[in-house]
Amino acid sequence: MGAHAFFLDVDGTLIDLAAHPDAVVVPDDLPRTLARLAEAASGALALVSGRTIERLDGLFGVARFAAAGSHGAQLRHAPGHDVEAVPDLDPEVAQALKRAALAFAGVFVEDKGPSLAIHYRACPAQAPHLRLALEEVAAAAPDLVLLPGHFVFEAKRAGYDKGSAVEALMRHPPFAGRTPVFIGDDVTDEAAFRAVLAAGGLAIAVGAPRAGAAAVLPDPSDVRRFLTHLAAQPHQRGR
Ligand SMILES: O=P(O)(O)OC[C@H]1O[C@H](O[C@H]2O[C@H](CO)[C@@H](O)[C@H](O)[C@H]2O)[C@H](O)[C@@H](O)[C@@H]1O
Repeated sequence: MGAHAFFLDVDGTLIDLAAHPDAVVVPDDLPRTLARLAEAASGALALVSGRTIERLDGLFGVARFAAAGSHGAQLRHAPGHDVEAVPDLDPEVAQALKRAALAFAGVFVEDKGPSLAIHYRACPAQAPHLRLALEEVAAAAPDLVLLPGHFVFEAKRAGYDKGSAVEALMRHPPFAGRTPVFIGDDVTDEAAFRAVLAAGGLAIAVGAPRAGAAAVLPDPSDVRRFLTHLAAQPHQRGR
C-alpha cells in the first residue's frame, strides 16, 4: 500500500449504531488506533460525519483529528485548527421543520446548526408520512435538501455534502497528493464514494454493497480490525 489519505464515516462505520445518538459507545482502543493510523499516514486521516465536529470531539477527543461535520457544513483541515462552517439553517425554515416533525409521536429533532437530524427510530412506521410533511416544508425552501439516513431525515442546505468535504480536505496538505480511501455505511456516504473515485481512490462500504464501493466490510468491528491492521503497516507514511 502506498501513500493513502483516510476518510472515515462514524456512526455505523467506526462505531455500532445505537437506539439514540447519545447512547453510542466508542470502544476504548478506537481513538488510539485512529491516532496511530493518522500518524502512520502523516496526519492524512479525517472523520467525515453527519454529527457536528463538537460532538465528534466529545466522542473521540477534543480536536484530535481533522474532520468534516454536519455532512460537510463544517470542516477542520488538521487537528487543533479552527472549524470553518457554513451558516446555520434559516431560523424560520428550521422552525417549520421542527413543527412538522414534532407533530409525529416518537420523532425527535437533533439541531446541529447548519443541519437538522429528524430521527424516527422509535416510530419507523411513520417514515412515509413524516417524509411527506418534511417535503412540504422543503418545497417552500428552495435551498433545502432532505437526505435519508438510518431512521433519520437530515435537512441541510444544498451545495455541500460529504463529497464536497472530501474534495475540500484533499486540496490541502497532508491530504493533497495522496490516494483517498473512504469507508462508510450509509446512503449519505455515496457522495464521498463518488469524490474518492473521481480522485483515483477507493470506496469501501460497510454492511451491504453500495454504488461505487470496491469492497464490503460486514460491520464496524471489522472496520476497526482493518484499521488496526493498517495502522501497523510501516509503509503508510509515503511522503
Ligand atoms: O455520518 P455519520 O457519522 O454516520 O452520522 C450520521 C448520523 O448519526 C447519528 O444518527 C445515527 O446514529 C444514531 C446512533 O447510532 C442512531 O440512533 C440514529 O438512528 C442514526 O440516524 C447522529 O445522531 C446524526 O446527527 C448523524 O447525522
